[in-house]
Amino acid sequence: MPDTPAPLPYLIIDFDSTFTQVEGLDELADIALTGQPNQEAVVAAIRALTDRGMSGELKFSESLRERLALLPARREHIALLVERLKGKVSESIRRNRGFFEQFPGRVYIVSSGFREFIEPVVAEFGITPEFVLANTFTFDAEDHITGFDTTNPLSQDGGKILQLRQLDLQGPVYALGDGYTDYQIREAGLADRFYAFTENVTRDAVVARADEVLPSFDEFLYQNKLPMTLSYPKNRIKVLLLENPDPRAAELFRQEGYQVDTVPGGLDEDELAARIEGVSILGIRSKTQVTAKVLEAANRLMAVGAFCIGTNQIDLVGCMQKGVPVFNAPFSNTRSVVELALGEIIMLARRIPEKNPKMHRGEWDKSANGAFEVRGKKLGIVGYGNIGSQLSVVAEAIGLQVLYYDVAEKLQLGNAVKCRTLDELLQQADIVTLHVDGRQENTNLFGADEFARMKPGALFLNNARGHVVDVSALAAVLRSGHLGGAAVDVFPYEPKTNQESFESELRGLPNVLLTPHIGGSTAEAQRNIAEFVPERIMQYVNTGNTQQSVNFPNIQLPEQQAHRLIHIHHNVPGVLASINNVLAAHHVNILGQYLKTNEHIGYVITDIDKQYEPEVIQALREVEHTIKFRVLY
Ligand SMILES: NC(=O)C1=CN([C@@H]2O[C@H](COP(=O)(O)OP(=O)(O)OC[C@H]3O[C@@H](n4cnc5c(N)ncnc54)[C@H](O)[C@@H]3O)[C@@H](O)[C@H]2O)C=CC1
Ligand SMILES: O=C(O)CCC(=O)C(=O)O
Repeated sequence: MPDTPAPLPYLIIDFDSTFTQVEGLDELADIALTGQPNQEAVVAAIRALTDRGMSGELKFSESLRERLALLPARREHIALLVERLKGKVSESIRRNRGFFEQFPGRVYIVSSGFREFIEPVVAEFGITPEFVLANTFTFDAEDHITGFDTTNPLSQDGGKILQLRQLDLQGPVYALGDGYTDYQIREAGLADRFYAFTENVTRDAVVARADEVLPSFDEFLYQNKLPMTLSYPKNRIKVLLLENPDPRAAELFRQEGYQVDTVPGGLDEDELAARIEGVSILGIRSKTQVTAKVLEAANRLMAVGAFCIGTNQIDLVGCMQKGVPVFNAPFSNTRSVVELALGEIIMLARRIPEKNPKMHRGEWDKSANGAFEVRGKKLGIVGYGNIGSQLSVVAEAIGLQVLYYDVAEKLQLGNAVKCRTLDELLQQADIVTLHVDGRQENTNLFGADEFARMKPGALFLNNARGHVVDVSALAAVLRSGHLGGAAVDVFPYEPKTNQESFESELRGLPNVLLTPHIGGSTAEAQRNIAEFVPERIMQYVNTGNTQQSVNFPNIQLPEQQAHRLIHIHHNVPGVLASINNVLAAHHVNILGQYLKTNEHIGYVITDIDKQYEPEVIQALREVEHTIKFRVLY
């Protein structure tokens, strides 16, 4: 835990849009006008006045007077407002409730809003009425709100300045808020620093004048070495997304409070090495190579997300040795690839790749030459994993007889027949489709020999990885007429962006369907991937859970108890004992401990009591063979 500076400066915190996510008066109008036809229009008018007042465009006193003139509220509406506001406390304030409780008497809520609704909301954070400085409503005999107490300094222009002068605080004062009136406290010399709070709203005029911009209250606590709920402010976590994953991914990361940068298309090794400094989370698809050189430049990398199935483009061992787990989306686009393969099989069997361009050129070529039904034909699936086995089921439904070959033992689905060798499959199949993974040993798995062993006139599909097939050998058997056609979605070299042209020997060959690596490019798959991968990564960041990481020992953790220590180390004997020796020497009580190792690394999670001396953290960082260490509070 960071050391607390003594004494803690006085904190002057604004209420509307800072302590809470919303403006109290806007919400009060919304409540008071529920069910009225003019609700939307009046609330919008009040909001506009609030905004003009907050950005300094309109005199504050005018903005307040005009808003109250529009407000048709009564005393009973205030109780409803309080309940609503309790549910709208800013996320980072809510999560750091413990901080407010720990420092009674140092935090003032100074607001141009109204005491009647502020007091009960901040009371839940241990802030008592004498530390709330705000306006007060006036009411008529029927409890209608009629206006505000005009003798209150906060109802006047420069009200916060007047109020701070009256307070006459001795010692450093920091002001936090989203509005111009908060900045004015600093301008008048009544605060030593002004922090523009942008978690809920960003006003350029206010940000421009701030000493610091705070995307969250965590950032304030972190900068000032004050006790906080998180070990690290989320707004400091930088995400770099390449190759256009669905925008939902960026949205989820932003919702979590991370900073997100996107680069359309891919980056080559040098470009990525130059961009990766300071990046905590890297998101890529199939093209970007995460190499040793890239990892060397990655000084803050916490996790890599492959927004796809294949992870052959990533140096998985290199990541592991750097303490970086990699997460992919192992089944989010499976069905999309299966549907594409099935469509391609039928298109090739009917020689559509030749007929379609002819029609576009005005040529009517009605003939049955070389066209056949797929019913009863033998489909040979090479690689019977998630995609291969799903294709097996769907293909049988349209009458194909399935043969498969896999290097691993696999559950045989439906009536599929297992082949003991690749040769056995090649000799029988009318259609051969590749669904192996992209491991290096699969480079040129299909070359001249394998094609020669296929039946004359057979069809060939590669939706797996480009380097798995010798493209020149494929082009030769298509030109010679030995194969009846091919569909290819993946290539040894693929253009980096849609602006780069596609070069291949396969271009222009008869009955060849070429697609630009779109096997998984459907709305459904991309949306699923864009949710699946960020969820895994955020779970890892927040809890240490490595479930479904492709390179890390998988640990699914129970709910965190008190503090959680996350320790990644080289897998050599004695590290766990060293960790526990440090804990024992500092009399730290262990509530739970979980360890998993693989041949390279060990991953230990230790939940400990809330009470511990800060030196224990440094001592754990210094344990020999540590790769990475972090604490979750
Ligand atoms: N075109 C596209 O857009 C897409 C392509 N893919 C590619 O498809 C591949 C397969 O995906 P999944 O089925 O989800 O993976 P998976 O890991 O479930 O299945 C791969 C299977 O291939 C087997 N295999 C590996 N090498 C082999 C070999 N030499 N001979 C026979 N079997 C072998 C494995 O034992 C495993 O059963 C991915 O790794 C990826 O490269 C995946 C999604 C989209
Ligand atoms: O859509 C992509 O970028 C890659 C799809 C793919 O090849 C995969 O999921 O492995």
